[in-house]
This record gives sequence, C-alpha cells and structure tokens, in this order.
Amino acid sequence: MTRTRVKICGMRSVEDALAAVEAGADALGFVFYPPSKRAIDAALCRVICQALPPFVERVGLFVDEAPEQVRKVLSIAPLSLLQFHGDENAAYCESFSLPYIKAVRMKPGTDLIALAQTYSSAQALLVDAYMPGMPGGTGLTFDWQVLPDNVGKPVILAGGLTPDNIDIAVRGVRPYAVDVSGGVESAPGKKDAALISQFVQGVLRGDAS
Ligand SMILES: O=C(O)c1ccccc1N[C@@H]1O[C@H](COP(=O)(O)O)[C@@H](O)[C@H]1O
Repeated sequence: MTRTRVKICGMRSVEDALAAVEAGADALGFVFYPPSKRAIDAALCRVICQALPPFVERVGLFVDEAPEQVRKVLSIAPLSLLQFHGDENAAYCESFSLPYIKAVRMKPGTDLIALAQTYSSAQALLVDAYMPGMPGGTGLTFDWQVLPDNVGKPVILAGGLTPDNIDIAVRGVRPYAVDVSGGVESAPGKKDAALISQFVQGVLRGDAS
C-alpha cells in the first residue's frame, strides 16, 4: 500500500518549515494571497526554501492572482509546484511552466470527475470545504462521503483536518495526500511543532488501519 503524502500549508518561518520536514512532511505550502493571515512575501519564501533539504516539494498557493504577479513571485522564490485556489481556468493554470494542483471547494452538485477532465493537465485535485466568501483555509471539514471512489486523478484531502480527525480521514477516504493548515497552528499563522508531529503520526495510523 502506498503511503499518504503530507502537505503542511502556511509556512512563514524557517523554524516552522524545518519542524514540518523533521516530522515527515513531503510538501510545504506558501500562501501568496494577501488577505490571508498566513500570507508570505516572495523574499521570505526564498529564504525558507533555501534552508530546506532536497526532495521537499515547495508549493506556492495563489487565489485568482494576476499572471504577472505569479511570475514575479516565481522569479524570486524557488517554488516547485503551484496550487490554485480560486476560479482559475486550465489555460491559466498551465501557463507558468510548472506542475500545478487545482483546489476544488466542495458544494452540492460539484462533479469532481468532470473537473478532473477539465483540469486534465493538473497533477491532482485538492478537495476543500466550501464557505461563501472564503477561498480556503476555513478550518471546516466537508462530508467526505460525497467523494467518488475514482476521480480519475490523485485526490488531496483538505479542509478542517487536525491531529484528532486525520487518522479517520485517511482510513475513510484513502486520498493520495492530505493538506493541513489551521489544524496544526498554535495561533493564526504560527505553526506548532507538536501538533505537526501528532498530525503526521495520525496519517501513519490511518495508513496502517
Ligand atoms: O491558508 C490560507 O490562509 C488559505 C487562504 C486562501 C486559500 C487557501 C488557503 N489555505 C488552504 O486551505 C485548505 C484548508 O485549510 P485548513 O486546514 O482548513 O486551515 C488547505 O489546502 C490550505 O492549503
């Protein structure tokens, strides 16, 4: 059985990033969405990325950002993967010459199988909770039972995951990967090393069950 990959999102310090890697994270997320309490600038992101060991995915999260701003960030920060969390279309997502994942906020009627075809160039679909007016990072879960068995692309489960529910989530959904932000924070925008470690241990428990 393959291991569920782990992305920890909302990195804002070298200390938090290294703690996540030490705990076993496969990918770190950097939020380039100015209204977010987890927003980071490209220069600090670059410093953090340069402190990382090899083989850690560096994910830049954008929400309906102007293409020239995404390109500006990419010219400074050595990102390896893009995460689009707004209403970006496939042509936009493909236009940066980097692999990407597309976030989908689950609401009644969302057809993930159709979206997997629409975003056929995406490496994976990230499924998150829907809350009007908020593009993500809500801390809310959604009904995982609405997820189809075979989406046609790897699925990254997100939305309200915590050390307390992650083993049940992994066991129930069997996603390719999980993504967490608020569930491993001690304060808005500040990660907690102990919670990150508990979260990764919960993923391993879910994998083993
Ligand atoms: O983290 C944010 O501030 C954020 C802002 C805008 C869009 C997405 C954001 N984060 C992503 O949201 C999901 C779920 O987060 P949470 O675990 O419920 O807090 C996750 O993919 C984050 O990467």
